Amino acid sequence: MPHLKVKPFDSAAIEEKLPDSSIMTFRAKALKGDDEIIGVEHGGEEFLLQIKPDNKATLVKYDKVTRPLKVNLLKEALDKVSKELGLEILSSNIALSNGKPPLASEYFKKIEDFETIAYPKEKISVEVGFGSGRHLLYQAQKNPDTLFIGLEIHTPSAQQVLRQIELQGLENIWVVNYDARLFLEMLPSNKCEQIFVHFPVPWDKKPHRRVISPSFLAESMRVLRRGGRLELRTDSDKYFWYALETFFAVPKTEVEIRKNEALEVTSKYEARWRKQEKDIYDVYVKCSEDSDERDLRIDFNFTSVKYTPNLEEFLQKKALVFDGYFVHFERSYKVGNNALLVKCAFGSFDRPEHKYILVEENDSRYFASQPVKTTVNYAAHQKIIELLTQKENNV
Ligand SMILES: C[S@@+](CC[C@H](N)C(=O)[O-])C[C@H]1O[C@@H](n2cnc3c(N)ncnc32)[C@H](O)[C@@H]1O
Repeated sequence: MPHLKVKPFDSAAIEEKLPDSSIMTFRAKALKGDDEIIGVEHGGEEFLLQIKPDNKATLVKYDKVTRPLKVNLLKEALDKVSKELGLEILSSNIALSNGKPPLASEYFKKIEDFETIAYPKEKISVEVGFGSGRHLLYQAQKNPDTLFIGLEIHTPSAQQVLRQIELQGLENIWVVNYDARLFLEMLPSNKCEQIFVHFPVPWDKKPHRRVISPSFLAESMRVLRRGGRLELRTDSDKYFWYALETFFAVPKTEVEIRKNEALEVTSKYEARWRKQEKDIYDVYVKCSEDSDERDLRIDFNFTSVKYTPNLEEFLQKKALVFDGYFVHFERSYKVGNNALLVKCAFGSFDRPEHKYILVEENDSRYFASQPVKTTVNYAAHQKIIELLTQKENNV
């Protein structure tokens, strides 16, 4: 990832250059330690650059949390900042490339896109953990009237399937590189035909990481239309029994079970288990009721949060765990005399959100973009407001 190694320099120069800079918007100094952050605005995007001083060389690099998708924007920003500050470069990897960013495709969707997305088809189906994508691609070819949303946390698999979508000229697949357990919440109610969960990782030793859970089942039933199905296919008898127990714990669930049923397409994993003559189980859960629309009144503003000096001490505490979520103010930076930039992790234990919060005297906001609109993030956001305002008021 883009970075520069430069000769150690006096960072007071950043403050001096700020008023005339074409790119730098603020300087933030760590409350503890000697690292700093530069706020930049470039190519229509706001993001941060980090400065890590050392005796021999100072590292100027991108910031993971605010990194824009286009790597070239980062490289240009590093180049401009180094020129404006007159930095002496010792080594660099910011030569501009012409290549496409790895996930750039009209069929790649970010989770936040789903806050306002328009669905191009009436029918939608979802596949969780598509892996090599054989089943997803097959289904999309066979059902051109249905939009298939493929969820996969493994980025190389997502990239590989995006390439296949283009090679095969398919127009009815969206790929989302995100945890399925949190993603379903972004979908409207009563919309999906099928949710495929084929050969999920069994996580025998860490069952809390399994895709199937009571909350996943509840969300699946909300997003499925009446008559739609959640379809689990697994080679693990432990997972099969665990899933059955989860499904039967809910009254009125309609469950159908099959053993060693041949599907029209065999995935890479399935082929391996078949060779080993393992049993393969299908469990279908049918949605038999309409669900209410989800509540979209999620607002991530910070109107009551304002900078006060006693916040500085409070923010250096450890992670705080609450019922179903956590809040951790990881690192804080002073911006001028009366503002703070706070790096914060919060939300779900499985897929935490990482954001900066810019706390100013008259205004506070997430920098540079808001969290994803999930209920767990919203619960954590409300707790963050409570914590920050308590400290302002010196409670
Ligand atoms: C055992 S592989 C099965 C792949 C494919 N379904 C098949 O049958 O060949 C499980 C896949 O699920 C993905 N995965 C695991 N947990 C996930 C989650 N919470 N959300 C989305 N994908 C997940 C993994 O990255 C992996 O590619």
